Amino acid sequence: MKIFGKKQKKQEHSLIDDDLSNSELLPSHIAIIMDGNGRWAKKRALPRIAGHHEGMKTVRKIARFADHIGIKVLTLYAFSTENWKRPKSEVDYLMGLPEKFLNSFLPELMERNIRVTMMGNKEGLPKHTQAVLNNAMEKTKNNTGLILNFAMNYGSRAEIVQAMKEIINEVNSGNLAIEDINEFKVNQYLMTSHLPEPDLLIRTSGEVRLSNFMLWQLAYTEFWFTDTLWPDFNESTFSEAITAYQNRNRRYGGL
Ligand SMILES: CCc1cc(N2CCCCCC2)n2ncc(-c3ccc(F)cc3)c2n1
Repeated sequence: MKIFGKKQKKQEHSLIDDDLSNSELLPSHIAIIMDGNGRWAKKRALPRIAGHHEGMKTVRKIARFADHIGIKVLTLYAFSTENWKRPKSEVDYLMGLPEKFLNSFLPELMERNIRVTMMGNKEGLPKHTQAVLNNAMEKTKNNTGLILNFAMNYGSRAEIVQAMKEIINEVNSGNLAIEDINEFKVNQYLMTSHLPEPDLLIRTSGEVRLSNFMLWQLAYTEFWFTDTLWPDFNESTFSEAITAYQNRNRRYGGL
């Protein structure tokens, strides 16, 4: 397993060659569009929900690894506003995954000082899903380690429209002057106001599109695409993406 850059724990020896280990930092914020779960199941003649369950195990694996190597924020696109169009049985299963994940993993998240946050329209989720999310976010809110940020019932265009409405209301109520509206001010009204912008976006399963994900926030982000299906994604694939990011940054450093 490759160990990265300057930020790995002191006791670990860097296993990557010198010109990388000294030159580029780890990406602070990595965002992942976790695609390919249905295809993974279909290849094995399993029901689609088997792919989602396996994908949840990959979330746990990658969260542990991201925590281990010192990533600051990991944003995971778990459910888009378009996903409501899927069969009810599949949506019902998906809405049960946060509980499955947190019931078994919340104690470890606490031990690892990991903070759980979410972005999206929480009110549109089933009450039982909201309850487990609220509990996990409350229990972990003072943790200062990795931020595990789940995008659920999230759509970027809806997020931007909502921000515009709130900014217009502030201007109309005299709390905000037009000349004070700039990119920094817009950031404050987005669901990611508590996060730095992503340094690296990963999308699995060979799809090469953004699917209405963080359209504003990804303006300066490095994109890395892989044919690997999300359930097959592992520490090695994750390391490959980070090394690709570090190589790009090295070249952009004007060498
Ligand atoms: C709400 C849909 C959904 C789908 C899903 N999949 C299915 C599709 C993508 C692949 C990963 C597995 N996961 N995996 C973890 C969560 C999760 C969400 C919030 C939280 F606080 C803890 C865990 C999750 N949520």
